[in-house]
Amino acid sequence: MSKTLADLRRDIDAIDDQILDLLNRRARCVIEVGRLKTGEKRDFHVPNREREIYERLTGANPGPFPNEAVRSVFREVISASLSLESPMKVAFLGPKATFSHLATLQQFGLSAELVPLKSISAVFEEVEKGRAYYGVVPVENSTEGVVSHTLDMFMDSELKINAEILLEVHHDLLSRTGRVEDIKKIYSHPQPIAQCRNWLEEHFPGVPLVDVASTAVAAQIAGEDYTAAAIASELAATMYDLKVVRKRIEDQVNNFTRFLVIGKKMAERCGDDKTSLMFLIKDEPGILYRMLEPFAKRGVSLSKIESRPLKKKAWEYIFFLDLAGHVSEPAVAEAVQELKGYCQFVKILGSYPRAK
Ligand SMILES: O=C(O)C(=O)C[C@]1(C(=O)O)C=C[C@@H](O)C=C1
Repeated sequence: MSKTLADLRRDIDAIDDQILDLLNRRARCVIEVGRLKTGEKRDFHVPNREREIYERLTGANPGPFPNEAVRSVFREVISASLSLESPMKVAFLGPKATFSHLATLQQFGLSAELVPLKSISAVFEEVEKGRAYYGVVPVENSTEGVVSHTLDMFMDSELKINAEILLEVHHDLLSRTGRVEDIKKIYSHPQPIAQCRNWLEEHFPGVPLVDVASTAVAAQIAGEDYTAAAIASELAATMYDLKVVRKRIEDQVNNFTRFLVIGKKMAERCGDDKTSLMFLIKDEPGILYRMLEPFAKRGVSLSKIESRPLKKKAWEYIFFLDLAGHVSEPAVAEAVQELKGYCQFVKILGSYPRAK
């Protein structure tokens, strides 16, 4: 005889009791881990360990519980665990409901105390002064390029990169009524407007597009005026009580923004790491060519190279380099050592697990 609804609910209650019991057993282990780490002065947030947990569980999951849900559930389990080890304050480039907020939630979950700040330099300062444990700042977008202000901040800061976050960016059109015919103006930050231009021309020809400071400001305006629509994130719809007129209106699929988690220490090696460094080369002929040699001859692959003007001296440039590997690996350490011979200075910004 098949089970009744009441039978099934009794089964679910019994399973939930077991899950709760297991969560508390896990939490007691985590509190012990926190004590060990405090004694050994180790970092509480260990991105490579978190990645290992997600990969192990999603790789072994027989279903039908979907892998994406496994990730979300464990995101919150680990977030709560981290807060049990130490109250976790994380500063990010605000305001709330922007993509930096989404990226911070993706990395730290709902149990961390998230603090929106007005500028990238304010996020650096909050972490430097110890008022926040970590900070989250954007560093590049796959269609718009590098966030130069973030790179510039590393010139005078001793903070290290502890992790990177890759966020797939989707833009939604939001308004109070959710009705296309009410929309007389569309607000957003210039970047999302640029990224949705073709869609807007096709669906809202002639409707004025208004630049504002952030997608959150746009959402706030749309919340106050039913004839205004905002291009913003799904999170903004929830936070500003807006309806989704149309989801995912971006012209370009595969639009990612990369964020950095900054803190006082870099991450331990996980075997699939990246290292970011900055350097100032000596003014000699052929130096640009030679500075890449230490990496090429040891088979260390470079994923990015950027140059920024050195503000203190005209026509001198600082280089930012991302490479595959952890600075504790001999090939990387030797290449960096050799690079120092061609440079006025070299600074390791951090080694951290490569985001997937
Ligand atoms: O393994 C650790 O180092 C922990 O602190 C435990 C734990 C977890 O909940 O599993 C919590 C936070 C870390 O970022 C990684 C993992």
